[in-house]
Amino acid sequence: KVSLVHGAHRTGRRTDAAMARWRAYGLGQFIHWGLYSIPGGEWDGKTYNGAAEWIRSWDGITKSAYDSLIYHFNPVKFDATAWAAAAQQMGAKYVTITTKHHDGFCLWPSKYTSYTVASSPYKKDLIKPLVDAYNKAGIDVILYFSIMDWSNPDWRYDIKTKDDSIAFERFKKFTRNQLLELLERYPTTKGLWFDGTWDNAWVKQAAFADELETEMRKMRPGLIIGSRFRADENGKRHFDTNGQLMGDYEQGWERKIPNTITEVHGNDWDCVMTVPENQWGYNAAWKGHIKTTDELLEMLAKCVSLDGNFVLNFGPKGDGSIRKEELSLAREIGDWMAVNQEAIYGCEYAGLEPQNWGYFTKKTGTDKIYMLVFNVPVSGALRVKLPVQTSISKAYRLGQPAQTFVPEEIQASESFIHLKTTSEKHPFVIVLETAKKTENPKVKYEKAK
Ligand SMILES: COc1ccc([C@@H]2N[C@@H](C)[C@@H](O)[C@H]2O)cc1
Repeated sequence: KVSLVHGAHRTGRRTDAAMARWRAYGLGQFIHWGLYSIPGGEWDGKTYNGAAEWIRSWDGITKSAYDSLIYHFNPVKFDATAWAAAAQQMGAKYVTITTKHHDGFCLWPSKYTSYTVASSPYKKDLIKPLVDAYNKAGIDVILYFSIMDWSNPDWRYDIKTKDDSIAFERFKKFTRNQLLELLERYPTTKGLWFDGTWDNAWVKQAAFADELETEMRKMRPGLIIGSRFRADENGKRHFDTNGQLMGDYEQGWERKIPNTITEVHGNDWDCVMTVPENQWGYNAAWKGHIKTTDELLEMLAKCVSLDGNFVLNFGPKGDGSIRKEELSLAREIGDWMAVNQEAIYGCEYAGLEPQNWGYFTKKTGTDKIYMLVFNVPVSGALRVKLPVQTSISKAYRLGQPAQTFVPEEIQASESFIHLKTTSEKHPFVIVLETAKKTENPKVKYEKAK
């Protein structure tokens, strides 16, 4: 262990109520929306292959042409209530919304730059109606904020000269001002999801970022900040020089999911996932592998089974409407959650040996185990290995309690659940009520003598 001033300030998980609420979410929605949503990955009739929200950085597009998109941003179809209703039906317990992506366009009328919705034909704040509508639908809001800001002339990728450091000092003040402004304007928001923090100039700001994080936490007790915000004084990101997690949860699982519990090191974490292979902002082409509802449900189940939250991304169009493919995915996920949400919300890693048929989750604070079945074996026999001295007192299909199962014990703490049919078309859940085997009463009586 080396002594660090700006490393992790807490080891192990947060134990407060605000973090327990975050830990219980299970399913979240990500929204990437901004000027990049207008071109949707196309420019002058050409389709580009990169992620649509990065179009400003691609060759063949002049920066000034992109920046002029601000004069065309007028999302007349934007309906915060409808967005929140779709998220609520899907079963999302929180939403992470882009307040400012790398291009620097602010969806709120920031006082610290003119590159905001206030300078667009739309004029009005977009974040407040979203926060209000989602909160009204019982959904918490986390604000996505990109430190990297291509619109700000003081932004630097690295600090090489005196001029660089003078400019970057201005940039740091600007960044702090915007973050405090967001916390002041949207007091019900639960956290900040930082991005654009990998370049050297920011990585060198360990002391500044550490102080800013402390200041924001003081301003908003319970505030949740992930591991991507700041580096330690040795430039170490996500995990400090001593291997301790920075921030409150690991933010590294972007478009990927851990395979084993050891990979999560006992930390909280979220996985943020795109529906296409790699498109966050609206992408008109919608090409390549588009994940199906069952694939997305399996990702959700896998994340929760390994102590994480699954955050599915939506990319609304420049006009404020949500594309029909995303709405139908949300609807189908919601239909599944309506029956099976008990196996997702407030659930955690069950501590059982993984099996090929799917994933175990456990209701936090109980001995209730859920079997989320995605891969029905041709045998129809689902193997379950419980901790020693644990037995299954009841087994039934979630949503159909009359459909019970009598486990076949094949050896101590190992059973088969025999499915009645192997022709299920969609994922389903079996609930296992388990109990610790009490000692044999005879033995107890003898002891009493
Ligand atoms: C250098 O590679 C990337 C990849 C994705 C990102 C951004 N993070 C995601 C959450 C999206 O916002 C994507 O634009 C940034 C840099």
